[in-house]
Amino acid sequence: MGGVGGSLLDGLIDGLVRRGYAVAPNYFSAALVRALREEARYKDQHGEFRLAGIGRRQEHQKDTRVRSDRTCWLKGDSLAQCQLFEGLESLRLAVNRELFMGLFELESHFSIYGPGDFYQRHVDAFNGNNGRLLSVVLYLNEGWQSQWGGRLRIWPKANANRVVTEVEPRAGTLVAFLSENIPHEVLAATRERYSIAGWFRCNNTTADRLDPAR
Ligand SMILES: O=C(O)CCC(=O)C(=O)O
Ligand SMILES: [Fe+2]
Repeated sequence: MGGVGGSLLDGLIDGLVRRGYAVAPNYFSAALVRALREEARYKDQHGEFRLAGIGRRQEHQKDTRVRSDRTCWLKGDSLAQCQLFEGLESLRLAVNRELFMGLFELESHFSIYGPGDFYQRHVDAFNGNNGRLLSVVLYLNEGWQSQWGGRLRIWPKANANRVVTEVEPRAGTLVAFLSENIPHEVLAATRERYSIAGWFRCNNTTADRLDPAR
């Protein structure tokens, strides 16, 4: 498994430093990814997924013109989730050490994009509105075929016109990028597309106010 200080983690950090984003195939083991996928499928079958929202709290709205996936928040209530969090904790510590980012806590959800679902070009945070500093996405799709689509498009900076990279949602691939700087888009697929999206946030807690994570 990656995220324990090996060369996969080094490569990821290097990409973040140089470009603000990084793509690491096979970052997590096939067994862990399979367990997470099974968990997502089970939760979906038991009605635990909801149509995704955009914005936070009062502004929270469901706008299927912007995104049409469904999501389920991770609560750390399985062995697989704990193993995932352990790997991501190593990433958090390394990013704080190498990039001085002050990543504090992680919020994350499973996403399922059904055939035809998409998420239009967006950034995950602007002007520190939600405290999100670093975004991570882990794909859970074994045997994914290019012709099924579902790629993640990445632009290098806010107003860029030209796409710099497209990532196929293959099982075990981890993508990380700076939440405020990197526009991205999820293209529609012809098959169900499973992933986990997570955000490391800064500490917005003050003495009399516990900042809610969502
Ligand atoms: O699933 C992906 O490839 C990215 C998802 C995303 O951009 C998000 O949930 O904010
Ligand atoms: Fe996003």
